[in-house]
Amino acid sequence: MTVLYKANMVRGAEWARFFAERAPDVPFRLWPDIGDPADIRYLVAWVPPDDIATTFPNLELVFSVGAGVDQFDATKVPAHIPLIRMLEPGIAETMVEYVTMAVLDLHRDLLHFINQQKQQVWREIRITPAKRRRVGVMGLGQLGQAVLERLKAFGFPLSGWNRSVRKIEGVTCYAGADTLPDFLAQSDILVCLLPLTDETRGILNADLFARLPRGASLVNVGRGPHLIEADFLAALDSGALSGAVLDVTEPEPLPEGHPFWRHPRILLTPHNASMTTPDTAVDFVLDVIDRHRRGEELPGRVDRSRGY
Ligand SMILES: NC(=O)C1=CN([C@@H]2O[C@H](COP(=O)(O)OP(=O)(O)OC[C@H]3O[C@@H](n4cnc5c(N)ncnc54)[C@H](OP(=O)(O)O)[C@@H]3O)[C@@H](O)[C@H]2O)C=CC1
Ligand SMILES: O=C(O)C(=O)CO
Repeated sequence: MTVLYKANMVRGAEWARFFAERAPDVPFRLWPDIGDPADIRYLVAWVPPDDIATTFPNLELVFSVGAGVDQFDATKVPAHIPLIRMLEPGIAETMVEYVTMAVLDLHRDLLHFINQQKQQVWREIRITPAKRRRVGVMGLGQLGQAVLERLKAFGFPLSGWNRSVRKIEGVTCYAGADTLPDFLAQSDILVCLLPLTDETRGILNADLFARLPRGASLVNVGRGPHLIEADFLAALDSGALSGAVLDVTEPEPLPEGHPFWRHPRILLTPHNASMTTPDTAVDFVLDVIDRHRRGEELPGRVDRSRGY
């Protein structure tokens, strides 16, 4: 019942330490030292090795080391092996910090002040009260809900848009594609926390930007391919969008000279909004392994037909 870890190696050493402390009976191996592949029952990976089905004949569970699973080629994971995404509090907490920072930056015109500072301009801007800045979150899963919960403290009118119906106290919830225009029409700051699927690829496009209030702003912490780059740059140029905070791009990293690097109305971070925390992730993985052994439902199990 050996666990194999194949992701960031610095954090891998921490995973190994927490496994040794909390489950000394569970052998833990760090890629590429896999030992006998027949021992491997559980694989924890960001991108798994290509030929897992043949290499690991006794594999029982595959974990994504992150919350997203679009980096996995699910066709390479045999259908009988559950694919589990990371549901652990560290990812949510770091995402909450990042989105709060991004929303407050956009709300308080930080990009504008950064540009003024570069030009040594000292000019105030009228402050908009939070109660008049409407924040809309796309995707009301693990992360979208955690973010909304924290944003309540600032007094922004909050709304959320999701595939299935959700009820969240203090948040106006919209469900389904038909409600997207109404949701967008009242989102002054739009946060994308959707998974990347066939349905959501390219969702941040010209039609969507045109439905936002003029001068709205965007936080994309979902995935780079959610955004149609040419539509986005055109929306910034026309004033349909006033600014954006982007943590994810396509490709990653961005090539030298890409227009996002120096755009005065884009704040860019290197896919660093949130990070799996080894301490709490190890507890999650051990809990799922226990449940699997007991034949129980598995939290975080990916529905392969939906793609997340
Ligand atoms: N930038 C970063 O550092 C990070 C980015 N991420 C990104 O955040 C994403 C979300 O993570 P997490 O909250 O854990 O995921 P969850 O699966 O918990 O939540 C996803 C939510 O999106 C909704 N959704 C899915 N498809 C659609 C659709 N077509 N229309 C409307 N709503 C839809 C789901 O609806 P339903 O309730 O009906 O299933 C669900 O509520 C990840 O997939 C990843 O891409 C994650 C971690 C870090
Ligand atoms: O957890 C995820 O899906 C991530 O994107 C981590 O950066």
